[in-house]
Amino acid sequence: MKENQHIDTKRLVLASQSPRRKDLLEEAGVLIDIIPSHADEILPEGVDPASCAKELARLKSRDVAAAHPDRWVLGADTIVVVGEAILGKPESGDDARRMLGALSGRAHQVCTGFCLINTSLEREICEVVTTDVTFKTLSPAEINWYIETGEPFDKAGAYGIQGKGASLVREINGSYTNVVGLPICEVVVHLKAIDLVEFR
Ligand SMILES: Cc1cn([C@H]2C[C@H](O)[C@@H](COP(=O)(O)OP(=O)(O)OP(=O)(O)O)O2)c(=O)[nH]c1=O
Repeated sequence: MKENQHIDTKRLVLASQSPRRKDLLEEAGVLIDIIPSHADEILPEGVDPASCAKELARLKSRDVAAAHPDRWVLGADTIVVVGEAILGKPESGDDARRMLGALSGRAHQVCTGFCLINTSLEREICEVVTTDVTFKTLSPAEINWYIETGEPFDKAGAYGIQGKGASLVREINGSYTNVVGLPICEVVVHLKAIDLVEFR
């Protein structure tokens, strides 16, 4: 039992159902156990978009950390910000059409908040990273084609830069993995400091 506990402390709990976050962490050599959060993702009021992403990440991480006080838990949240609007995941095809229309031919920001929590150690490390992305101008036919691929539906802003959505993106400035859902460079700096990355 003691031996298992030792192994557990070397494994990160990922409080996320996102396959992208899992892949990014595993490729970086992080051992993970996946325990998705069921916290309600309600945007906090009166705070800027970047802080929203950080607070939602904190909410997800705390939700799972409460049940696993002896483990390091990582939660994350990605939002797309265009003008004054914050875009989460589309609820329908029409919602995806509205979001892609708003992004067409414009620059926007992708903010990913992440939060590492260890309840027993009373430690909480939360950050947010922002990436600038510019879309080409999309025709109605292109928007329809992209919605029909099904790709928009589990992604903030209704697109995935790592998939067919790559052809919609004209320019990116900042962390690519941040757009995909987790700024792996920044996260690994912290994971290394708490001894949760192998071979480094
Ligand atoms: C902009 C963009 C977002 N996304 C994804 C990353 C996130 O998984 C998702 C935003 O939703 P999130 O609420 O951040 O995450 P999630 O619901 O997928 O998972 P969980 O809450 O369990 O952690 O959008 C891409 O995969 N590619 C992109 O280019």
